[in-house]
Amino acid sequence: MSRPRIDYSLYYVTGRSLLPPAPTSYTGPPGDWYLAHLEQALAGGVTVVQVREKDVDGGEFYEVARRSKEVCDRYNVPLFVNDRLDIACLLKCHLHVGQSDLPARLARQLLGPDALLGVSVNTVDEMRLVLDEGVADYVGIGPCFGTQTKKNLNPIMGPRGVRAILEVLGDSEVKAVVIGGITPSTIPNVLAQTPAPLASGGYRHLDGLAVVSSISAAHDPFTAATELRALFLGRKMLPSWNLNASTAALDEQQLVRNAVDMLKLLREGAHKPLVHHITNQVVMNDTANLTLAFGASPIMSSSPDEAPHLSTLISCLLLNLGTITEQQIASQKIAGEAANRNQKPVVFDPVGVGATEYRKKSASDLLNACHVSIIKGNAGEVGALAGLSEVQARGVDSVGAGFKDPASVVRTLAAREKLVVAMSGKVDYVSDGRDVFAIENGSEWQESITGSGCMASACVPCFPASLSLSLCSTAVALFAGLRHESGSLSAAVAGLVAINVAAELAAERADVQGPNTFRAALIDECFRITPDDLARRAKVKKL
Ligand SMILES: Cc1ncc(COP(=O)(O)OP(=O)(O)O)c(N)n1
Ligand SMILES: Cc1ncsc1CCOP(=O)(O)O
Repeated sequence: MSRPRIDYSLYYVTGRSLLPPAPTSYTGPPGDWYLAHLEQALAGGVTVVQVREKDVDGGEFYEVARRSKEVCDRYNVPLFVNDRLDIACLLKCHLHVGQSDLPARLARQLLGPDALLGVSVNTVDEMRLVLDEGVADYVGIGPCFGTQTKKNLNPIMGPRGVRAILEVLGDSEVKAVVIGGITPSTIPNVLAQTPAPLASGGYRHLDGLAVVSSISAAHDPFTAATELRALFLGRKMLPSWNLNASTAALDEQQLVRNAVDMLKLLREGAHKPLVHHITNQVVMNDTANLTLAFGASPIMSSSPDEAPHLSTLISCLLLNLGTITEQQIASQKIAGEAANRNQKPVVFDPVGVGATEYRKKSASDLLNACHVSIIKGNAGEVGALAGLSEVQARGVDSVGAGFKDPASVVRTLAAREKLVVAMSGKVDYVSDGRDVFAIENGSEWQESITGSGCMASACVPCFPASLSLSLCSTAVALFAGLRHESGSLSAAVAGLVAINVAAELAAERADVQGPNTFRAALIDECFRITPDDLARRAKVKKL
């Protein structure tokens, strides 16, 4: 194959209709403003250009592509044309085709040996077909998000849909760019969520970002291109998961020490970390009290209007699907996006996610809208998110004996989602995608009250919340050098150990006569539990 190897990192698909008016400083012919704008984008760092003209006839398309190629040639940047094989052949440039255009295998027959061919894909089946045919050099995967730029848009895939396609692509030579709604504010989420785990180890990443409006509608295309490319090259992901950094593995003693030290910080009470709960009506009062009992401070708000402001104030966001409504999921998405923007950890409890299609879709929409740091669920919920049917759910409860190999379930889901998974049950399992820890604390009484899983989830953000104290307290030493997901792992283990040890202490009390007295005693014990109690009783094992 004599085709060139090109840099796909910033792939600009032109959109002449979106151009802003030429500034007064532009003195060239009005018809050439598009070319001047393109040139600035190239100078800013665009690495590939595709001329996409939807409403013009062949003559005009040819002329725009010809003149665009002259500009691209000056920057040594390859030019593709969209759809039009004839124009690609005439100009000796490259071609991009969609699923409803001339089939790629036919286009390949007429394109010369030096021309690159790109194909759009929206589903894993389309991706498989592209691989089987073996004629494409890259795929344009999208639409990732909603966009005003394209009519007849295929279903929106979200970063997780893009990841499913990258999983099929695996370590093939075919390159991949993502398209649809790619902007500086969506890029961190895309980069955090799309890498797909490979069977051979490691991850399959995107090779580039494809944009239309982020450059074509920009008044300053130079700066727009510079920023987009820097975001991609810097692989500036959300802090909760940086695949390229290496963390020293934490052992169980260290995790218990972290839990003890975090509880000390909460007990010192110099700060009351603020946790924003968007949660269900059944447990709201209990989880607010429990947060207070640990020394953190809850704010219970489902308002989409205050979520962005709240995200600047909080230490952590807790999202719970328990009594989800359309309005609440919209608030959760807004709050999650804002938390990501402000680099605040998000803990997600996908209550009853396996119960209905509606909950499944809500969870998937939410996970596409924001990157969460920790998912905490029961076996039924974790199984539903992992796409497994081994453990069934009845409503919000998990039924049956649990997974045969719970450790590999949580490890695989954590590695795929690139976050920490905490699965509660008689034994709790927590994984960061590499290591798995079992927590063998707890009391049977926990099963007798409603919302005990939600209460466990509410403990977790009390502990990452204490991470935000690190700049002004003894936690500096504790957390210096720890990456965020080590923080998430520590926090998930600490939160679950704390609630389970508090449950053991409550169960031992003589005044506990039944579920209701247990519930009250549990909140009391969350208030009374000491770092020493944790240190003495914690049963954490690395598997
Ligand atoms: C890089 C890249 N990816 C996807 C597309 C979409 O192509 P298509 O599905 O053919 O839709 P139209 O662009 O023709 O509307 C693309 N153009 N570029
Ligand atoms: C051409 C195309 N194909 C899928 S989405 C899309 C448009 C992307 O435009 P924008 O970058 O403005 O969202």
